Amino acid sequence: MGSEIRNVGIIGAGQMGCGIAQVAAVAGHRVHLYDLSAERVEAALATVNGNLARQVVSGKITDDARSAALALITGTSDVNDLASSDLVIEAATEDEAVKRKIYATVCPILKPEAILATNTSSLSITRLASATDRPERFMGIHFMNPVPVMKLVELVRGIATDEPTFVAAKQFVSTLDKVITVAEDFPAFIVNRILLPMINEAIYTLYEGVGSVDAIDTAMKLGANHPMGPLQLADFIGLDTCLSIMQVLHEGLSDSKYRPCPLLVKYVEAGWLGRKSGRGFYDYRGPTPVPTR
Ligand SMILES: CC(=O)CC(=O)SCCNC(=O)CCNC(=O)[C@H](O)C(C)(C)COP(=O)(O)OP(=O)(O)OC[C@H]1O[C@@H](n2cnc3c(N)ncnc32)[C@H](O)[C@@H]1OP(=O)(O)O
Ligand SMILES: NC(=O)C1=CN([C@@H]2O[C@H](COP(=O)(O)OP(=O)(O)OC[C@H]3O[C@@H](n4cnc5c(N)ncnc54)[C@H](OP(=O)(O)O)[C@@H]3O)[C@@H](O)[C@H]2O)C=CC1
Repeated sequence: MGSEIRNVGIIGAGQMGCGIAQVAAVAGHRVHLYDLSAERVEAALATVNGNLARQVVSGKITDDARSAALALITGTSDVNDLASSDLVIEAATEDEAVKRKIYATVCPILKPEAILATNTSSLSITRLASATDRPERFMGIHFMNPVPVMKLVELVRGIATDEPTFVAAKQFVSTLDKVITVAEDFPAFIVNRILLPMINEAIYTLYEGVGSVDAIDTAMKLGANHPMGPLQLADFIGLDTCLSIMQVLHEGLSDSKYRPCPLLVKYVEAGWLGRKSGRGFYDYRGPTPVPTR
């Protein structure tokens, strides 16, 4: 069944949607990348183009492979263009209401046999599946950011996911040169169950004045060999996404140790969402990022 996945639809042309489109096209899949606004779609295609061009410069792919991949990606703001998809991966904002609304719109358009997957970082696959017309052909395919670089993909079955769907997802991911881990359907799965409390703790460390942004990130980069400091990583993921994941952990596991740091809440309320909005724990509007605390 996995070999039947040729046409891939992607919903949400943000940082994850772009990355998934890129790796799927490089692997030879036909991709439709959908978002609500034509401007967002255009910006996404420019991002993919830029990333592929960098990979040519660093010798990871040839220029012919870059052109071939680009030719396989069609950007669209018309959801009906997803009708030919064998697999649709929803990578829209980490908000259950948004995702439910998307499924209500997209399910009637899809082929009955099409698989619908979500790239959610934290939400219950079983609950999201119940908002679709195909819980047995619904599951989590969770890529890591940046998608073209990170090797891991977490696969998560909901209670209703059937075996052919799981096998097809595994085969699809294996075409992308990624490594799979399987996680059970618990809040935030494996990576974010471990990573996000660490990031949240770094924000508490800042909130309580234990260290500055620079001190905390330097400490974890040089003291624990992390490739990015936790506050830099929070900005990279997106502070709205980080907050949403902590809320899912807090509510889903009913344990106060997952309480989102009030400073994280404040940043999100201010619209300081990290790199994607130009400001978070760092200000990205100048030539180099400047700590905001
Ligand atoms: C929230 C969730 O649900 C789950 C998650 O994803 S959690 C987040 C998981 N991700 C991480 O933890 C990332 C941690 N950071 C890192 O691993 C590294 O800092 C990094 C790979 C992002 C960058 O590495 P670096 O060595 O500092 O930078 P750099 O040398 O510029 O980049 C290395 C490669 O990554 C590529 N890259 C960097 N950022 C990129 C991006 N945003 N998109 C695409 N490619 C990117 C670069 O082009 C470069 O590729 P080439 O070798 O082909 O030139
Ligand atoms: N950031 C990360 O590190 C990771 C994120 N994820 C998950 O991937 C998903 C996307 O995250 P990310 O790419 O970072 O988020 P972004 O904010 O970068 O992108 C989300 C995109 O979805 C669009 N969108 C919102 N509503 C709709 C809709 N109804 N129909 C179509 N598109 C819509 C947004 O448009 P607009 O901006 O106009 O609202 C935006 O373009 C989330 O579920 C997140 O948890 C998974 C792994 C890592």
